[in-house]
Amino acid sequence: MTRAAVLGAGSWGTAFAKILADAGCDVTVWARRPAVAAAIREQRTNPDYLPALKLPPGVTATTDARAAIRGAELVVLAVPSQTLRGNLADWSSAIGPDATLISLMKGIELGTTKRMSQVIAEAAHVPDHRVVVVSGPNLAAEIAAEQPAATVVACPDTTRAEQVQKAITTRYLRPYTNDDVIGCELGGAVKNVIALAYGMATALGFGDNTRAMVITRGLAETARLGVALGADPLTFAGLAGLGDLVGTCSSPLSRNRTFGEHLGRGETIEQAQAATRQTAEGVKSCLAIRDLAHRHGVEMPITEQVERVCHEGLDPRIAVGALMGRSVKPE
Ligand SMILES: NC(=O)C1=CN([C@@H]2O[C@H](COP(=O)(O)OP(=O)(O)OC[C@H]3O[C@@H](n4cnc5c(N)ncnc54)[C@H](O)[C@@H]3O)[C@@H](O)[C@H]2O)C=CC1
Ligand SMILES: O=C(CO)COP(=O)(O)O
Repeated sequence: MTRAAVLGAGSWGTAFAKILADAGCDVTVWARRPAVAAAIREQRTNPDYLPALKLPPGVTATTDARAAIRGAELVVLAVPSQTLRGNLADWSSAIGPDATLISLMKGIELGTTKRMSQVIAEAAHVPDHRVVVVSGPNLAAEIAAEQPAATVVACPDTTRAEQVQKAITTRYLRPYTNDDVIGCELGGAVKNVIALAYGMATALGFGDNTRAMVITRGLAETARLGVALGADPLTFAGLAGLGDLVGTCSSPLSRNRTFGEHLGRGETIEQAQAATRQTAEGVKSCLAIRDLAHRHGVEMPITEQVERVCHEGLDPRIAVGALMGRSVKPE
């Protein structure tokens, strides 16, 4: 039986532990808080994040990350993007020499502007081909309820991607492999920023024309950046691109969209943070994505305005004016 460690007991880490166990793995979840580890172990629930989920018997939990990692063939990383490097500094020496590291995170690191698989390879001292990215339209609560979904398993090493694909195939999750790691990771990180814009547009009372514009032009700027970084443009038409963007923007379950709605109602970033609490990756990653775009000479007007609303206190209505007032151009 494959042994897996899931590091992070938030929404996605917990739902992913269920997937792995349902697919036949023996899973240990690392939770920061003893109460969460105890609830998973003793009641098979994680009441703070997914109260309706009853975890299968193949899942246990601990607060000792290194004990969870030791002997695991699959090491799944499900912590906030901006804490990942620090977490790996504590954990990496416990990772086995041939373990596969799986990234669930959808963010870009502040300061370095690195993708999560790059941070993992660096901080855990492993080659790129041992890092597998899982990304797609995968709202944790829907997966936990076993609603049919699909995802992408991306890795430069096809054999390793296929191993992970097999380890997470269940009757409710259909994973596809892909070797375009850059495209899959950018699709996941940038859609969070576009979902913030979508949430703002929704709260400002705009209808479906506006929202379709945000999704479509959001995808255009995601693909522009992706291609500049070496991604395959077709990836952005797939599950990790358009799929995740549409899924996240359309869903009231999305933390990024919800965060954007708070900002669109005129709340400050602190008020929005206090109201939402869980990780809305786009709020921090928009800074790194904007920096990446500047460095590569790529125009990302929606990202630019989201960054100004989140970090410079710009009124979202002024941001709309700035976007609509840009010079006209060919599609
Ligand atoms: N929730 C979802 O539906 C999905 C989330 N993701 C991505 O998965 C990643 C994790 O997100 P969620 O599980 O949803 O977040 P979450 O907010 O539900 O949970 C985050 C977890 O990280 C822990 N944490 C917070 N600060 C930490 C630190 N300094 N060190 C270590 N652990 C810390 C929290 O205790 C919590 O267990 C994000 O990058 C997100 O974009 C991807 C697909 C679906
Ligand atoms: O990535 C997700 C779904 O694929 C979850 O989106 P949020 O982080 O906005 O909730």
